[in-house]
Amino acid sequence: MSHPLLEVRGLSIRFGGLVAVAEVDLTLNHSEVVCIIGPNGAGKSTLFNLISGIYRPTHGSMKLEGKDITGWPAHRIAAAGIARTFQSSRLFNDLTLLDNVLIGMHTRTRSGVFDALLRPATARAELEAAAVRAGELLHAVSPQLHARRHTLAGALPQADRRRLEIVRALASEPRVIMLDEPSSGMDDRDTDGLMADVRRVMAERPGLSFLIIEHDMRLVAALPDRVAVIDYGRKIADGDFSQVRLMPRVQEAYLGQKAAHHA
Ligand SMILES: Nc1ncnc2c1ncn2[C@@H]1O[C@H](COP(=O)(O)OP(=O)(O)OP(=O)(O)O)[C@@H](O)[C@H]1O
Repeated sequence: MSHPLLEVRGLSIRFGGLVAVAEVDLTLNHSEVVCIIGPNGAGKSTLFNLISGIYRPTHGSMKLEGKDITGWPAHRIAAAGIARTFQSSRLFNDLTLLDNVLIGMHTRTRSGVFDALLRPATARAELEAAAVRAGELLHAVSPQLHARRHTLAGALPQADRRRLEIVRALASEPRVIMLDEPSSGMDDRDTDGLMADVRRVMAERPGLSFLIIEHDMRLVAALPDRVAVIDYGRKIADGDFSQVRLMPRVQEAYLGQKAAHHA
């Protein structure tokens, strides 16, 4: 029997008296895009931090293709095939685009510091091969980014920074990519470009799946196969967006947020 790509069961974390994520079940299948939506402070980023191993769950389990990864540290979860981006950019501004992608490959390159000292020729050959792969990856996602591969990441506009972060996540050859609000700060044109990038990347990599936290309902309506709604740490709905958006609980969660904003 084949396992789902990612299977989260009863995932919970408590910070003192606050249960930030409460008994969340979530399944991500192969070649699937799932959006996580919910009001501000609902627990979406905390759920990402749990899945990527930044936080250790108080309860619950996580499986990647049937293998139990509960409680694994972040570096081991990344090496197992779960890559992510953050709400705020984590690019190295003083490095070139190509070097930023190369850094994303570190979980897949074998040479370490000792190889560089003891077997410099082997380490150099591996680095050169990785640089070629990084260039190819940049080109595959965006010929425009590839044309600028030797410029510093700090010079990129916001939309290109987000694209570069996706390329960097891809460099680790992941099975799951988690994007935390990838369209934030983008206009409609850039968001359309982002959706096209995700679709293209998925078409080129059978089996790869995306888990995306989003607030832009235009993207949420158009891109994912499924939408999971989080409110007060709990999952209150999971399914097709056209159905989920009509559910009274979901509407109440968003209306509650609007009321709070207008208070
Ligand atoms: N390390 C922490 N210690 C204590 N409380 C935390 C911690 N991280 C998150 N929280 C709390 O957990 C709750 C969920 O926060 P989280 O950032 O996950 O929400 P979110 O759904 O991602 O919100 P947004 O859409 O605004 O980014 C909030 O009440 C937040 O203050």
